[in-house]
Amino acid sequence: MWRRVASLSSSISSYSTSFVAQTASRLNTWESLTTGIAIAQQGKGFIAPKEKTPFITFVLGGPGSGKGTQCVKIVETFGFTHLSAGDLLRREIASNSADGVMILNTIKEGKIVPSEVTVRLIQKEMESSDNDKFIIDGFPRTEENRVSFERFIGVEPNVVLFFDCPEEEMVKRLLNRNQGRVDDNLETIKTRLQVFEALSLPVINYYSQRGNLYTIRAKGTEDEIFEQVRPIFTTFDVCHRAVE
Ligand SMILES: Nc1ncnc2c1ncn2[C@@H]1O[C@H](COP(=O)(O)OP(=O)(O)O)[C@@H](O)[C@H]1O
Ligand SMILES: O=c1ccn([C@@H]2O[C@H](COP(=O)(O)OP(=O)(O)O)[C@@H](O)[C@H]2O)c(=O)[nH]1
Ligand SMILES: [Mg+2]
Repeated sequence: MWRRVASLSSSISSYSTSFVAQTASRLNTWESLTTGIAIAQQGKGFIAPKEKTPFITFVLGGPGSGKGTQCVKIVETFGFTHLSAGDLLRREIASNSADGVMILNTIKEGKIVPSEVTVRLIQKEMESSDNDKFIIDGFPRTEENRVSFERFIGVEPNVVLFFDCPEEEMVKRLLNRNQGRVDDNLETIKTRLQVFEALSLPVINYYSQRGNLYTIRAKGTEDEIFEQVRPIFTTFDVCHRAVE
């Protein structure tokens, strides 16, 4: 298989996402994906293949359900690398990248950025990290996001957390968030809640059926909520490795 992939590389002069996607879906492993990227990038720098399949947690829940807040605690306690999809998209806007204006407009409207953009950003962060434990916050938000991640990255999440919070509590928190976000206003919040219900709940249902969904009652103090989260990770060996 290595030879087959390697022989393809001669016709690849630059990074090719479709090549990587095809390779990943054909071989369907993290190692093969990263090998594919390493080959695809020959002559443009080299990304060493990862040795292990990563441990992945997705963190889902409506806007304001406390995903980001709990991710900070999970990182401190269990040593994950936190990848917030929203933060990665906001970083693209701030860096004036080619997609920046489109991303800004999409976020302002409370809609969902095309999967290829978000998955590319997540993939880049995973590739450049030394860690093999990732907590991916606020993604996948749609079934299309989910399928795209599985195709490109070639792995499925080990754990999916769902922060289940009453709508009125989420709205109250968002209106008090005070981070100067373009989407924390009543009009955009309404759309975000509709998008969550129409597009994100099907993803949550999918993982519920797969059997790796953990639902957290997300109302209460931050510490009370974390006490529901903690035992989920203590059952996984990978989460016992010392956090330096
Ligand atoms: N358990 C909680 N009780 C009250 N406020 C909270 C709680 N958890 C988070 N918050 C606050 O609610 C707002 C939204 O939380 P955040 O973690 O950003 O949610 P999300 O990432 O799901 O949008 C923030 O201002 C945060 O400080
Ligand atoms: O995978 C993602 C994650 C976020 N967003 C956009 O970014 C916004 C903010 O996302 P974030 O996760 O930061 O919001 P939160 O739910 O934490 O309030 C969303 O409403 C979407 O418009 C997106 O399109 N795809
Ligand atoms: Mg957040």
